[in-house]
Order: sequence, then structure tokens, then C-alpha cells
Amino acid sequence: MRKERFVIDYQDKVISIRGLYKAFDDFEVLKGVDLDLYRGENLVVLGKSGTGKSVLIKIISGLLRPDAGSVNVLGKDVDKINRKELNALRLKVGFSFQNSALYDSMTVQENLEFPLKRHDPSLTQKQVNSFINIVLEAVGLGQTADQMPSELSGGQRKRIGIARTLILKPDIMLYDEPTAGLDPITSQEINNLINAVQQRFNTSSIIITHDLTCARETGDRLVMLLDGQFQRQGTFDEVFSTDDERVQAFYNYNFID
Ligand SMILES: Nc1ncnc2c1ncn2[C@@H]1O[C@H](COP(=O)(O)OP(=O)(O)OP(=O)(O)O)[C@@H](O)[C@H]1O
Repeated sequence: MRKERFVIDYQDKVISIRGLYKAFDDFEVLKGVDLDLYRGENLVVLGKSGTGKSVLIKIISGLLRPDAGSVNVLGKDVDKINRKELNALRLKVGFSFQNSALYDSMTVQENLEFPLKRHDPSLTQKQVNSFINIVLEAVGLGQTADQMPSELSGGQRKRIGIARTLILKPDIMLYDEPTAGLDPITSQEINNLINAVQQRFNTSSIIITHDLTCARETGDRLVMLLDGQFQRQGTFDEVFSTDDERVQAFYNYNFID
């Protein structure tokens, strides 16, 4: 089932990257990357292991510095702003980590309270509870506030991880391998959730994935990183309608229907 196309503002870029280079010692990972993310868009980034997808989103979120090129996020050049501005920007860019990164010793409620109270200590407990209810309900886990992460399934932990990212009301969501390690049915639920978040919270998202079903179902547009640059971009069908053996190998390996 492919997603309903969502209204995207192609006049409004929330991320604009030009000529991005990044090397580690003499190993060049990104070799002149150009990328735009439009407001309201779900953009899927594909690429083999080790091609630099995580490096790219770490640069976008200011965790790594580029060697060259410009990286503009919500109107700010991430490598030119000071630490205070970077911290403010990071609050608007929600990073949903691959392993969900929940605190095992805290309940779901405490896991969600923690970033919220740190961000805004002036919130009353009533306001905190209200935000938590909204995001838990949005990820379909309204009854889990008192549970420990260890009592939840892998798919539920992913959902709570997404709720914890959403609670700070980011403009941009970065999903790193959102369906990794999940069975096909749970993966499908996460794909649906990514689309529901896009619609309900009006977020713009970058979704890094090897899972072509996830790519097809969540992506309004896809880009594929090959040899340090985005060499394919378009809809799912456009990206894969090529004789390029590297692209075909990626497709065949996934065995999608
Ligand atoms: N801090 C670092 N120091 C040195 N090398 C690094 C660092 N971060 C990433 N690399 C290297 O950069 C390359 C790209 O890594 P990256 O994690 O972005 O790959 P990826 O495309 O996200 O792969 P995967 O799909 O396996 O997560 C790898 O060869 C990695 O070893």
C-alpha cells in the first residue's frame, strides 16, 4: 500500500546543502553532496552500509562538522552559528536513533518527562502530563506510561523513541533506520506511524533506511548515495528505473514484492 501524497511546499526549503565534503583522515566519505528537504516532505536517503548516511545526518544536526560546503537548516548555517544558536536549532531537529535509546531504569512516563523538563523547567506537572498524553496517543501507546521499556516489544520501544523525539515539537525529524530489526508487520506499523506523524505534526523528515518497503511507503522523494554523492533521486520508481548495476544490486538484495 503506497501512501497518500501529502501537500508539500516546494517553495520552502527547511534544509539546503551544497557541495558538502567530509573525510576522516584520507578516507573521503561525502564528496560534494547537494540536498534539499522541503517543508512537509518525507525524504528517504538510501545507500549501502558505510556510504555516509549517518555522517550526513550528524552534520545536519551539528554533531559533526563539514570539511567544506554549506549546510543550511531552518535558515541557519550550522557550521557558522555559535553553540547557543546550535543548541536552539537542535531542539527543532528531532533525532530518532536506531536503538531508540530509552533509559531502561525509567518508566515510559519518566523517559518522556526527562527531555521535556530539561528543555523547559517552568512547565507544570499538568502541562507535562498533557504533552505526554498527546504524544503517547499519537504513537498509539496511550496506556503504557507506567511501564518499563523492558516490558515493551521492540516495535513499541521504537514508538516510544519516536514519541520522545516528538515531545519537543521538532520541525524536522531525522529517522535513522526506523524499521531495523523489526518483523514485517511491526515494520509496517512504523511506516504508517512515520506517515501519520508527517500529517498530524506537519514535520519534514529525513528517513535513512535499507528497507525498501519502508522507502516506498514513507518516501515522497528518495535519494541514493553512491560513491559519496547523490546520484539517483526521484520517486521510488524513478530511482530504480535505471540499468546502473549498483542500483539494481541494491534493489535485488532487498527482495521486495
Ligand atoms: N567519527 C568517525 N571517525 C572516523 N570514521 C568515521 C567516523 N564516523 C563515520 N566514519 C566512517 O565513515 C563511513 C561512513 O559511515 P556512516 O556511519 O555514515 O555509514 P552509513 O552509511 O550510515 O552506514 P550504515 O548503513 O552501516 O549505518 C564509514 O566508513 C565509517 O567508518
